[in-house]
Amino acid sequence: MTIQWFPGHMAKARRQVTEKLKLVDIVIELVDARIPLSSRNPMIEEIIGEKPRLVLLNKADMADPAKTKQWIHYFEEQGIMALAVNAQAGKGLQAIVSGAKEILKAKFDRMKSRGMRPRAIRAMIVGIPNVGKSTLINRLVKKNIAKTGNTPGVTKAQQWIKVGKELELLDTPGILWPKFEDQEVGYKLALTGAIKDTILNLQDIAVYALRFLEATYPDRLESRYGIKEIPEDVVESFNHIGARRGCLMAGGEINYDKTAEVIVRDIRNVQLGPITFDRVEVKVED
Ligand SMILES: Nc1nc2c(ncn2[C@@H]2O[C@H](COP(=O)(O)OP(=O)(O)OP(=O)(O)O)[C@@H](O)[C@H]2O)c(=O)[nH]1
Repeated sequence: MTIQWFPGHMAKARRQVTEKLKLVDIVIELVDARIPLSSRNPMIEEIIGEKPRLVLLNKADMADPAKTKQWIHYFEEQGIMALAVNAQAGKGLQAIVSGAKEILKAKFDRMKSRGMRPRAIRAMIVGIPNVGKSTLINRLVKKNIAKTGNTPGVTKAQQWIKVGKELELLDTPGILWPKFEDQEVGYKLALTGAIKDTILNLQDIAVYALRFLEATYPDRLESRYGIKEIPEDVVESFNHIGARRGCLMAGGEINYDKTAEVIVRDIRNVQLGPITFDRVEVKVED
């Protein structure tokens, strides 16, 4: 489901996350491994403040593995632990608990030294729509668990999900809005299914995709569509791909909307292989 974000929505989402933040030790921030920056909420730091955070690069199966490694490194350089996961297949989930424990070690050691009874780590999942929050929660439930119940003394209404003995999750994730601050981010969000096609022009999304592929994965462009380059006049590429894929109108001319749809669908269905759209910002040493 795609949410149309209005200022009122954003304020409400923010309020809800801020409220729940008080109940947890750590925030598990889900981002899309294909667009680790474009799928982040622009105000995440401001919203969660000093609360410890674990970043999960989800849908790692759809992202370029070499780029995922670089992205993990990118977060690490900022002092943020990041892990690659595939919530759908249940891959990489064990590391979530051990990662959270590592991040919170000092806090829990302190609690212990003050004689407090050991307890499970309390966490909440946040992320933009469609990033895989529900899938992850369901997976964690199936994999490890136990039961859903109230944790007394925290808040009665709040449902907690136990993940083994060491982790408890709030059952409803925090939904945050994506960045969407420029057109390129919009195209990336559309190509990864985070926003509806109808928000942007489908042909524009397809043109962006073709130019991106030409610059980044030219070999895949060739093996899927039989073209190496996207000429200045992109209509030529549409004619070629449209003809090849049978996107024709009744009169036999190329149907450009259909062609655009085929390209976008191919990318979303990983027909061109795993792709990472966000470029890792490499630090330049001076
Ligand atoms: N390939 C792949 N697909 C995934 C993965 N995780 C989730 N998905 C798919 O992504 C889509 C969205 O997942 P959800 O769990 O509904 O995402 P959400 O963040 O809860 O979405 P909202 O309810 O809109 O906020 C579903 O079709 C999932 O099957 C993953 O790791 N790999």
